[in-house]
Amino acid sequence: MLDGMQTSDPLAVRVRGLRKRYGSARSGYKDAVAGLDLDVSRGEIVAVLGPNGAGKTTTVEILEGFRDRDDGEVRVLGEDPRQAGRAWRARIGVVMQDSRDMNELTILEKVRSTAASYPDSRDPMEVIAAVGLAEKARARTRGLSGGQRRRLDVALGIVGRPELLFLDEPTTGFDPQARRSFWDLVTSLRDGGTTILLTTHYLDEAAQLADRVVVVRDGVVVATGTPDTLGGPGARTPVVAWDDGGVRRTERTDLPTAVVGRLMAAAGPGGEVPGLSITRPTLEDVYLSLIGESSPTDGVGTDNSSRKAA
Ligand SMILES: Nc1ncnc2c1ncn2[C@@H]1O[C@H](COP(=O)(O)OP(=O)(O)OP(=O)(O)O)[C@@H](O)[C@H]1O
Repeated sequence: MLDGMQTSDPLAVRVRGLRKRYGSARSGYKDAVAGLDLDVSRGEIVAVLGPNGAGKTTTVEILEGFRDRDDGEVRVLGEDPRQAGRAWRARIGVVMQDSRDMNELTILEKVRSTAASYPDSRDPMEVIAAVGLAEKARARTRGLSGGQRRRLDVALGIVGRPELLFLDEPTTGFDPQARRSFWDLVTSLRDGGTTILLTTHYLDEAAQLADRVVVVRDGVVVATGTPDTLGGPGARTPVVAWDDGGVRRTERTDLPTAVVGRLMAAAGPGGEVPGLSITRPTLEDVYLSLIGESSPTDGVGTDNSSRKAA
């Protein structure tokens, strides 16, 4: 476990009514963030989900102090990032979407030089091993693959032993094995007391890692909950589906066995119910319905309804 620091303030991030507008009178305005509220408790992993352009990166960059805001209240580790100084910056870790410059330095040199700028940094070799780059520690950063650069970004983000870690789409370009070990690393950081705010487009990543999921659309939060409760009590109601003379029928029900029993009775002794399936909507299905996209198991009420077979 990689240990972090703890203080008594229960909220690591508090955002109220955040607004950010891009553009000009001549080119037109775009409300990238349009009145967003967000709380992140200490020791929590929160995943921010949302379609491209929803305002996730803009929000995260405001929280990191890299972007100014037009309106709203923001507290990150008790301070307003707009005014916070170097001591505050040393308490946060940042892994941005774009890799930092890669050059003639080796991984070890780069992680060591970053570590040197923090008052209580982690051991560089320990961090390099934790992101799975131990064998590459003496390789030049210039020659790294996309996934290896991303791992190095993560190493640079955590070497300062941050209390709060921002991860903006951290596993883009990772192979499946690297993603699994990254998830273990993030969980171990959280277990050591680090608070983590992560943006991702991978729903399995959010389901695996997040204590809480926040869905952003058009610059506002449209839903929040644990990965299992997002969307409210009815969102995970099972769906029974079957074929009925070339038409796909579906029924959303808390009593799927009863529906199947009815279908079996209608099919008669030994009869098959064509194309029978029972599915429980996944986090991805719930997410897609929250952002207004169709999902494989949505669009059905408690009564029978039909749609064409896919
Ligand atoms: N520097 C900028 N100047 C003008 N418009 C911008 C700028 N940065 C972002 N935008 C616009 O603001 C909106 C929100 O962008 P943002 O990058 O915050 O979204 P996102 O949710 O992070 O998207 P993605 O999932 O694609 O990373 C988009 O419409 C984007 O085009």
